[in-house]
Amino acid sequence: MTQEAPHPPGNYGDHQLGIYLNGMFADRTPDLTTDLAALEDQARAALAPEALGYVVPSAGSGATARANREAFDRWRIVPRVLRSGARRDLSCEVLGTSMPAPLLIAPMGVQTLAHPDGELATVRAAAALGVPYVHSTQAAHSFEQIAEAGGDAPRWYQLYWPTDREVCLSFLERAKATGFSTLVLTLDTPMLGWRPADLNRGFLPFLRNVGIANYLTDPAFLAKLDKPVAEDPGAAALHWAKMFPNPGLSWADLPFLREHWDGPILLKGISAAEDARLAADHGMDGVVVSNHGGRQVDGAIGALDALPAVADAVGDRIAVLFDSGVRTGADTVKALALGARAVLLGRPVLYGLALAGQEGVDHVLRCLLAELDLTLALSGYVSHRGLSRESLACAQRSAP
Ligand SMILES: Cc1cc2nc3c(=O)[nH]c(=O)nc-3n(C[C@H](O)[C@H](O)[C@H](O)COP(=O)(O)O)c2cc1C
Ligand SMILES: O=C(O)C(=O)c1ccccc1
Repeated sequence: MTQEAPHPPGNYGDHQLGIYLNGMFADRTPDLTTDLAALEDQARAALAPEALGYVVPSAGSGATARANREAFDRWRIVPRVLRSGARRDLSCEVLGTSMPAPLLIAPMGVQTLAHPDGELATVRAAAALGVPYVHSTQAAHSFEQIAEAGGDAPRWYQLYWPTDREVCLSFLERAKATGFSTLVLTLDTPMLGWRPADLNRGFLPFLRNVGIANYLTDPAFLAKLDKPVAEDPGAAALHWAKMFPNPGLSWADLPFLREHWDGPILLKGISAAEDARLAADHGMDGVVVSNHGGRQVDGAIGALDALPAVADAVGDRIAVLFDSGVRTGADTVKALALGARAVLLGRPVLYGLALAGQEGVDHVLRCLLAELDLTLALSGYVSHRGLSRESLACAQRSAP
């Protein structure tokens, strides 16, 4: 996408004054908390038990999700002063996509679990701000529906590579035809991690035909079914269950993607510097350092702990993006300072969605952009481009 990213006339941080003025002159306070780290608590009450179990928890004992947060807590920002920061510019371009700030919406499937409008609400909120939306293969809405709702705004496509190559090719063709510019191949989920909250309920939305909209609208997928979906929905879901797990994928498969995708390709779910090097050696355009928000390997390295080594290994060759545990503007600053070109926002988007649909996602994005802008300004930066490891210090451990 080449369109200019929308940018406010002032700074994103001006949202803060708007909230105070609303409180003063209109006696209005925000419906949702502005403390994005606390949004999860508010959202818990809005989510049905099965949806809550799917969205909020992580794999196994939850150790990886905890490690994600602990990694952020080990870094502190070192603010600078007197550096003329009246006007900030957060805009940037990542692999040819212009964005108002180094922020994208992480690919997340089955968003109708959070709100009946699902991905349509998310993509509309993202499009209004120009924040790129990444469409999951496991979405509850199809490529075509997302394209219609998202209009000209930037959008990327996240591929779960099905074992059926015809379906894979058809997904790539449809994504191209509907204006998705960039491909994100997720590699940390060739099959589902061990997720006790879902297992205890015996709940997997896809087996109930929720979150397989891309498949159920796909000619190559439908051609493999013996009966129309309406006649035998269970068979369609089981057919999905057969082609989704793909643990046989290897580096040798990547040329196939290059052959069938014209735009940039990123590999998502990278934790090891050596895998990032292999990605660059295999001609990939970028990696997303991520552990899927702790939803896959229990006991994995915190994503932010993995970031510096990946940035050192390939940061000058390919784009390094980051997600897993980002909740606040300060988190974003830390990830950017440690070498990420941009961050992807995960669960907080779904919490906003659950609480207030499109408006809730808009709230989350505006708050994050404002907090990012203010954190940068208060730390002495007019742009995230000025950040480096020098911007941070390791937190001192308190004496035992
Ligand atoms: C409910 C849910 C569904 C997700 N679905 C996908 C998906 O379909 N594809 C994908 O690559 N990542 C998926 N993810 C992972 C996110 O892209 C991202 O890596 C993760 O949410 C980041 O962690 P955080 O939510 O703790 O910030 C999903 C995450 C959640 C919470
Ligand atoms: O829930 C997820 O994190 C996810 O990405 C996924 C995708 C397909 C099947 C199961 C889980």
